[in-house]
Amino acid sequence: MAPVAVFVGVMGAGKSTIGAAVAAELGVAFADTDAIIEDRAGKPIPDIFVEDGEPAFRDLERRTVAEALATFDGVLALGGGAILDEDTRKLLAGHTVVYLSVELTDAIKRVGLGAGRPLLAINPRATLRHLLDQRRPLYLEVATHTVATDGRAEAETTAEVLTLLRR
Ligand SMILES: Nc1ncnc2c1ncn2[C@@H]1O[C@H](COP(=O)(O)OP(=O)(O)O)[C@@H](O)[C@H]1O
Ligand SMILES: O=C(O)C1=C[C@@H](OP(=O)(O)O)[C@@H](O)[C@H](O)C1
Ligand SMILES: [Mg+2]
Repeated sequence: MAPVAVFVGVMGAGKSTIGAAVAAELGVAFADTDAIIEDRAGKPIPDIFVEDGEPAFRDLERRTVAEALATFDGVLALGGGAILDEDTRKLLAGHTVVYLSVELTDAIKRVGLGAGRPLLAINPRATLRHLLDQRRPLYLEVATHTVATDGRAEAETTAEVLTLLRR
């Protein structure tokens, strides 16, 4: 069993939104590893970061992603930092992985003040710029498809992903 597609990309790329829209269009289930992690931890992601620390979150994330890749057959959205883990990147090999790319200007517009995203609590613009530079090569490494989302409406991005997946 394998997901129909796995969405990766930085915060604000649209993984959760576009992933759910693509799943609805395909008539398959949608799952977001961040939501699974929150369910399991019994608290929102910012609370996990503050109370347990980022390493505890990354550990939960690594295990949650590995389990979903092995057991889930719908559309799966990962959190933006999931690909930092080398084991996770290896596990993604062989899967259909859609990298939703976004540059700083649009990403900032979409995440606003970073509410709900603990890594953006301080200086969201500078942090996001750094994360984009650090992670872009990793997203490209795991991607089988890349879709640029800058300046595009959700419906356009969704349609392009569907075209790629149906090819
Ligand atoms: N072309 C687009 N593609 C993806 N998201 C878009 C687009 N245009 C606007 N958005 C908005 O950007 C936000 C992306 O947030 P989200 O899906 O949570 O991203 P992620 O899960 O990648 O952090 C949503 O509010 C969505 O409505
Ligand atoms: O980029 C990251 O390290 C993170 C991205 C978030 O998910 P989204 O990319 O869906 O916002 C969430 O997993 C957590 O706040 C950490
Ligand atoms: Mg998300």
